[in-house]
Amino acid sequence: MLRVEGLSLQTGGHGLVHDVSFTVDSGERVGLIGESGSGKSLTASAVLGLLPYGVTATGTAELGGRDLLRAPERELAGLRGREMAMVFQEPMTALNPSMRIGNQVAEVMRVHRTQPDRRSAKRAALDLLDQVRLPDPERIARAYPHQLSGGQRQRVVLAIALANNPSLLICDEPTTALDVTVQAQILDLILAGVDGKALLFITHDLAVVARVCQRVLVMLDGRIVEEGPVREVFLNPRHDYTRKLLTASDLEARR
Ligand SMILES: Nc1ncnc2c1ncn2[C@@H]1O[C@H](COP(=O)(O)OP(=O)(O)OP(=O)(O)O)[C@@H](O)[C@H]1O
Repeated sequence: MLRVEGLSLQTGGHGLVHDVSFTVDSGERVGLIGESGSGKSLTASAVLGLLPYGVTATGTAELGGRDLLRAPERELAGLRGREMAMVFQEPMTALNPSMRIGNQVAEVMRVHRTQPDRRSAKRAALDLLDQVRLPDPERIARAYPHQLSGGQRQRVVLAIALANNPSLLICDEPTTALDVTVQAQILDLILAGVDGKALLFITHDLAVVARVCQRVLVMLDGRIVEEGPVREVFLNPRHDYTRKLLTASDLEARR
């Protein structure tokens, strides 16, 4: 379980995120919404131990009881890719441009020693590429990232994220750069892949939250201003800002 309590982030005496608390249980899918600059990505970075230089954290962030804010980088690096994995908006930044896809998927299992040897890691990589519905996994495994479409690259990133069966998956706008039909396919794959794990899903798209998440957190100016079950919050928003977000989205029209 992910537990964040009283998390504040600051840079140069200036507060960016203020006293944020939430939990994501195993098997729970939680959305984090709010306008650009409200602190969503920084909150996720704090959890992953990937805060930008100069940004410091106070409070608590724990995964399965392990302290994520004070752990040494060596320990965090061991957790990232194994216990917690992430999918960001732009798959190209997550992939190594000069390494074949199959080797990249196999490497994440070899680094964390979740496969006994090179050959079984290679076989597991092909299975994963198949699981994220990439056609002809053997051909894809031999390809380099630039030889794939954006949607295919994001499938590869998802395969890498799921490779070590992490207990927490963090997605930050994972489908924003993709066209609508591909978006729907990737969301279905995330839903299938995250079964039983904790999911923190950052997006500005309320329709995506309605489709993917059970619970939603609404962030404004570095604070969580509203939270609850998606249906409750979307049908009966209590905070003005949530109401505004709902009016600005076309979700109303789809209800
Ligand atoms: N490296 C940094 N140094 C200083 N301030 C930063 C840094 N990164 C982000 N910020 C500031 O922190 C605030 C929150 O940024 P964050 O990226 O978390 O927003 P966000 O809600 O994820 O926005 P978006 O939806 O556009 O990704 C913003 O005001 C941003 O300018």
